[in-house]
Amino acid sequence: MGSCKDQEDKQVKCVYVDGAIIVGAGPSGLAVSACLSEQGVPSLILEKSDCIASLWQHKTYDRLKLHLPKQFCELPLFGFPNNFPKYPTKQQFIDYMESYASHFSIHPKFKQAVLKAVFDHSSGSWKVQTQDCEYISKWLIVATGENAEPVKPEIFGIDKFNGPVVHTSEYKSGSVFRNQRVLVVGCGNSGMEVSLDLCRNNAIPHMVVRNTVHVLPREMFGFSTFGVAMALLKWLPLKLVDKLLLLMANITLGSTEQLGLRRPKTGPIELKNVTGKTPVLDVGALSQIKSGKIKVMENLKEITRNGAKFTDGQEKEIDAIVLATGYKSNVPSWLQGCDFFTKEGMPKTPFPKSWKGDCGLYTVGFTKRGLLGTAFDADKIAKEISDQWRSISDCNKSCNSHVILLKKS
Ligand SMILES: Cc1cc2nc3c(=O)[nH]c(=O)nc-3n(C[C@H](O)[C@H](O)[C@H](O)COP(=O)(O)OP(=O)(O)OC[C@H]3O[C@@H](n4cnc5c(N)ncnc54)[C@H](O)[C@@H]3O)c2cc1C
Ligand SMILES: NC(=O)C1=CN([C@@H]2O[C@H](COP(=O)(O)OP(=O)(O)OC[C@H]3O[C@@H](n4cnc5c(N)ncnc54)[C@H](OP(=O)(O)O)[C@@H]3O)[C@@H](O)[C@H]2O)C=CC1
Ligand SMILES: O=C(O)C(=O)Cc1c[nH]c2ccccc12
Repeated sequence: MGSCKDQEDKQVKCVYVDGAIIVGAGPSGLAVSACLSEQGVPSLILEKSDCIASLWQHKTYDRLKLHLPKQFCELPLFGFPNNFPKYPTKQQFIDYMESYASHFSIHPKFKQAVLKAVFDHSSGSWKVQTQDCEYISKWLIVATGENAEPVKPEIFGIDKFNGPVVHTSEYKSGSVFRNQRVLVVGCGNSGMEVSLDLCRNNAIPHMVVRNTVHVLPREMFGFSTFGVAMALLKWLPLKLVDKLLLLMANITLGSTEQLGLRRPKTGPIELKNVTGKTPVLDVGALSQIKSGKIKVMENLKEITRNGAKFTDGQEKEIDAIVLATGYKSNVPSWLQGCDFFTKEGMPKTPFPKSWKGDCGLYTVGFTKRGLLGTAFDADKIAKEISDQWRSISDCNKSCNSHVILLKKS
């Protein structure tokens, strides 16, 4: 059991959690908490923000919709309402998360940023430090996500730029960029969708494409591309499925090469499985590229006071920059003394074995497979912890509360 005698003076209080500690109240944290609860195992979620699904509530743009059909974005045990459309909006997804949390009576502790977590071998428990409390438990479930921090690459000259520079996690709507020339750095789903949103608000996006990229239609002949891929994968080998997807993409979208969007040699699903790089599922950006409203630019050479220089020698005046350069995990900044994660904060063993570490450490939502991966992890973790839970002493289970205050301030 956890003990508080070695606490530092600044420590305010110390709490023993009889059950699992989950770090992060995004879809992954909620899903694993629900699955544990279904198995009769209590848990406590520590969330640094002030709400559930903070990525969705605070760090996404207004026009965002799920780009996979809802049946592929459902959390375990409690699905989307029937009246939701095939591709729910961001607000509908948030509403679903809220009702999911209330259905399972999940009450995260908000404004608890986990600053440090370490396994204490002498007590056989995890010590999890937030800004004002230490939490102790046998099980630590990491649910802080693959998108915990924005990636903001160093771009030569960007500090001299006169206009605003925002990351897509801060971008809400193109309405503030009306009639402005906006440099969008990056051409993943965020870069494409922000460029489209800028177009729809009469801004002039210039999108930097430094590498190859797979663009697929969101739907093929009325069926979601993702659904088609999943169905074909049940019968056909991956490489053949990729060939068929690319064939159908060429029929529906035409060749993307002439538009400056070269395709990788590896097929879209194989690339997603191997590297995690998500294919762009087109929701309209491609036709704006074809019509010249979104301008595709080569890689950046440098940013100047009021413009950008590109590797092909072009120069453009620009008014604002949107960094659509992706996200990264933050696990290495707080999880200590454990070699389960790479220095990039991803599990060293990939899906489907990424959910389980040593000494009661688990991870949910680090599969590079979106919410489907989350559902898989949550189910596995809950089954395993509940087996352990059932085999430990009845003393634990007879307590009225699963959160026990060991030391006050
Ligand atoms: C714009 C966008 C659209 C997406 N659309 C889809 C989609 O349509 N379908 C799909 O399957 N996937 C999609 N994804 C992938 C996305 O990662 C998942 O949808 C989902 O949000 C992942 O859930 P998560 O709980 O693992 O991570 P997150 O949603 O990022 O939640 C992690 C939580 O942990 C908290 N946290 C982080 N660090 C700490 C700490 N140190 N202490 C305490 N709390 C902490 C965060 O505040 C956050 O609330 C999208 C991602 C983005 C960025
Ligand atoms: N509607 C939806 O459901 C949406 C889903 N998402 C999801 O969110 C996740 C994150 O997507 P996203 O934010 O697009 O991030 P990604 O990591 O997918 O894409 C980042 C992009 O930025 C480029 N980039 C990075 N650094 C630089 C640089 N220094 N110079 C030029 N280009 C650079 C990358 O190029 P390179 O490939 O060369 O590294 C890549 O094109 C994905 O899983 C995505 O599917 C995002 C938006 C909408
Ligand atoms: O939207 C995302 O980021 C996802 O990761 C969802 C997803 C999982 N597997 C995929 C394969 C192709 C396109 C999107 C996804």
